[in-house]
Amino acid sequence: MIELREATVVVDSPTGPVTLLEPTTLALGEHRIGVIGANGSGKSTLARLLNGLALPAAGRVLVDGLDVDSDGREVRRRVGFVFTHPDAQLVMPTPLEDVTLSLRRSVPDKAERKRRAREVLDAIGLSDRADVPVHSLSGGQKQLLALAGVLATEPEVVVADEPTTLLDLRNTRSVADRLFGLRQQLVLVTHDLDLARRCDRVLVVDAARVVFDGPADDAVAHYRALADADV
Ligand SMILES: Nc1ncnc2c1ncn2[C@@H]1O[C@H](COP(=O)(O)OP(=O)(O)OP(=O)(O)O)[C@@H](O)[C@H]1O
Repeated sequence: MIELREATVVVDSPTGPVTLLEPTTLALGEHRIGVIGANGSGKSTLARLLNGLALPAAGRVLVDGLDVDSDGREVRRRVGFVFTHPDAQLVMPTPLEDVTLSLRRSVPDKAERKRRAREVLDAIGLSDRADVPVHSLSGGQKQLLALAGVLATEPEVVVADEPTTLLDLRNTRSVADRLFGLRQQLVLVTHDLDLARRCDRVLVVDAARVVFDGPADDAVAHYRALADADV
C-alpha cells in the first residue's frame, strides 16, 4: 500500500520556490490506478513521488510503511518505474544483456542470471529478439523491454509514466495488455482515456492538485469538463 500524507513537492527556480504538487493525502490500494490531467498539471511529479524519484519537501510518502526519504533503496526495490522514453532505461547493447543487468543485485550467479533473463524476455514475448541490437527494436518492443527490465527485479508495484505516448495503436495495445495483465499493482499516468477507463480508480490532476479521485468514467467526465472550461 502506498500512502501520501500531506506530501508536497517544491523545486527551486531562479524566481524562487515553485510548488509542483500541493499537499496531497492519498492511500493507494486498488490493483490499477490511473492518473490523468493536462500537460504540466503535475502527473509525473505525483508518479515520481511514489518511488522516491522525487522527494516530498513536506509531508510523507510511505510504501508498505517504509518512508521514501529514509528507506529509499527498499522503496525503489518495491516500486518499479517505467519511463515514457524507453531509451532512458535501456543501457546495454542487447535485450538479454539489459535484463541481465537488472538482475545483478538479486541473482549473484552469472549463469543463473542469464537463464532468468531469458525467462523474463520469454514471458514478455521478446525471446526471439534477445540477442539483437537494442537499437534495432521497434518502439513498442523497446517499451516492452524496459518493462521486462523493471519486472525482472520483481517489484510489488509498477508505476508507468505515459508508457504508450510514443507508440502506435498496435504497440499501445501490446504494452497496455502487458501492463493490465500484471499481478502487481499498477499506477498508470496516461493521456489515453481508453486506458484510463480500464483502471479501478482514476485520479485527475490539475494545477498541482488532485482535483478528482474516483471511478474511471466519472474521472474522465471530470477531466473533459475541466478541458471544456479552459476553452
Ligand atoms: N525541476 C523542475 N523545475 C521547475 N519546474 C518543473 C520541474 N519539473 C517539472 N516542472 C514543472 O512542473 C509542472 C508539472 O510537471 P509534470 O511533469 O509533473 O507534469 P505532467 O502533468 O506530467 O505533464 P505532461 O502531461 O506534459 O507530461 C510543469 O509545469 C513543469 O514544467
